[in-house]
Amino acid sequence: MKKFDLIVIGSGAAGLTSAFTALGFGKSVLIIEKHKSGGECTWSGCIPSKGLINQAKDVYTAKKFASIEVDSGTILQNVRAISEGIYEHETPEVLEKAGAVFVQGAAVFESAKVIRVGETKYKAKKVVIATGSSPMVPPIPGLDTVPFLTNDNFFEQQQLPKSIIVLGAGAIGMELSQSMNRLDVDVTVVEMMPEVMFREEPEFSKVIREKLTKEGVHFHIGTKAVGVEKTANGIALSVEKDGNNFILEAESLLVALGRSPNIQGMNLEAAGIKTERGIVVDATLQTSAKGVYACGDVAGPYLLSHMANYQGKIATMNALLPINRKVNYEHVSWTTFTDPEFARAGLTEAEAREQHGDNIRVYHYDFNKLDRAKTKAGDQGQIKLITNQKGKVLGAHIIGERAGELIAEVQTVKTLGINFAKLQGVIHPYPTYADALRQMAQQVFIDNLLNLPVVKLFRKSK
Ligand SMILES: Cc1cc2nc3c(=O)[nH]c(=O)nc-3n(C[C@H](O)[C@H](O)[C@H](O)COP(=O)(O)OP(=O)(O)OC[C@H]3O[C@@H](n4cnc5c(N)ncnc54)[C@H](O)[C@@H]3O)c2cc1C
Ligand SMILES: NC(=O)c1ccc[n+]([C@@H]2O[C@H](COP(=O)([O-])OP(=O)(O)OC[C@H]3O[C@@H](n4cnc5c(N)ncnc54)[C@H](O)[C@@H]3O)[C@@H](O)[C@H]2O)c1
Repeated sequence: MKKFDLIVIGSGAAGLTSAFTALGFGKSVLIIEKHKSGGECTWSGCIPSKGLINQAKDVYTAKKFASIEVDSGTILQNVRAISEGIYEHETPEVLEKAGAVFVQGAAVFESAKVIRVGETKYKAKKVVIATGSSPMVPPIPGLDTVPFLTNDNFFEQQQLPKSIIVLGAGAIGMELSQSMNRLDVDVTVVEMMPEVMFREEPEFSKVIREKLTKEGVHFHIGTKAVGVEKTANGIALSVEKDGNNFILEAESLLVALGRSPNIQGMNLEAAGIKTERGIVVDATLQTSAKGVYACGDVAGPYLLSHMANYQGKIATMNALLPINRKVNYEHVSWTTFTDPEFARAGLTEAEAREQHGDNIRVYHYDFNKLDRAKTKAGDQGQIKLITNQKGKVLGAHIIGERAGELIAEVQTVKTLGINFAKLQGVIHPYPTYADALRQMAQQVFIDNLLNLPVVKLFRKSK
């Protein structure tokens, strides 16, 4: 039986980070991959969705100046070419050249340290499970009798449909709905929560829903899918809202209702690995089996590529080095790549009040004050910043052009524990979107001064 320092199961964002971290420490690494290295991010997640979003934005902008005929077949081909381009840097050949052994197949646990692929068994000192997640498909009556799309097959389509119902107004639903609508697909979104993107600041979620509605996407929020059947031209979805039932029809259906962890068929019990929703890990990302770690979507709680990278590194270092580093999710951050983008770092205002009571400050900034935004017609944006009473960032929410880049500046300040007020002394190029942060920092700086005991006393005595 071949022996390795580390076996990594899965070669998506989490597994690749784990493998490269271990190789960096000079360890022997076996990577086991069921499908294709790169995982969801490369083939059916971040990369193809952003490839589609970018092209849809180009088309949307061009349509303002000329009439454009959309060739969705070519656009989807371009999307697949973008994925192939990313894959070039993570093929089995590249991984083997870096020093890993790559085995194609599904990993099955024989015990905590012995893993089987087909008939071949491999032994490891330590194991990292990074098997990701799959689209969650709920038992909606009739769904198993109709063809439907998920992110797994969406980017494999030869053409976009003429019309589509998108189930779920989370990150996938919102990003793909806007893009498809911009590429001339008639899009109807069905969401059971009272607002789209329920994890975000509610007032910002409303802004993005209104923007997409203005572009032509139809929304049914607070609406539940209760049944689906095939029609001559596609599908008919029965929905229920406030006790009323009605039918929506379209050529196609996209299910984007969240994720299920990939834990099936791995015989995790043989290794004593406990599961609840996904694989249960402690703060060091170790599972209930000693020496077996899990990271990425299969462990959660944040199903994001950069969180998979973050966890992959920590899990692997804990597995291989005499340390026990704990994960810290205080500085989680993400961006939804709608247009405008929608970015978040840390707490919402409600979460901040829950943890800090009214001992917080909330700042609002509208892009109508920003010279850079004024140079582009209709450029809307808002920033909401939540700090503690000293000016340290607890949370930030940005909706607007380049929000994903802007949040990185806030995230840096927040993660490094720098007072947000300090940004007021940092020269920002003019005219940029980032200058909005400098302007906000000026207000935080003033409030910090006004909060000094000596200043308070002086103001009181006047
Ligand atoms: C449409 C869409 C857009 C997204 N956009 C973004 C974005 O913009 N930014 C962002 O941060 N995140 C985004 N995400 C989320 C991101 O793709 C995931 O969080 C990330 O890819 C998870 O990485 P992972 O390594 O945990 O899992 P995966 O990438 O799923 O990798 C798991 C790998 O394990 C393999 N595997 C599974 N079971 C076995 C087994 N038994 N044996 C061997 N191999 C196995 C699988 O084949 C797969 O290759 C998006 C997701 C979707 C669906
Ligand atoms: N830009 C990004 O970072 C990005 C983009 C896409 C996906 N992702 C990741 O992928 C994950 C999965 O995305 P997702 O959009 O599938 O999940 P999600 O959890 O973000 O959204 C699913 C939505 O479906 C709704 N829903 C659930 N059951 C329903 C039902 N029966 N009828 C109507 N609505 C229902 C939920 O209320 C929710 O709003 C996200 O959590 C995110 O972490 C990230």
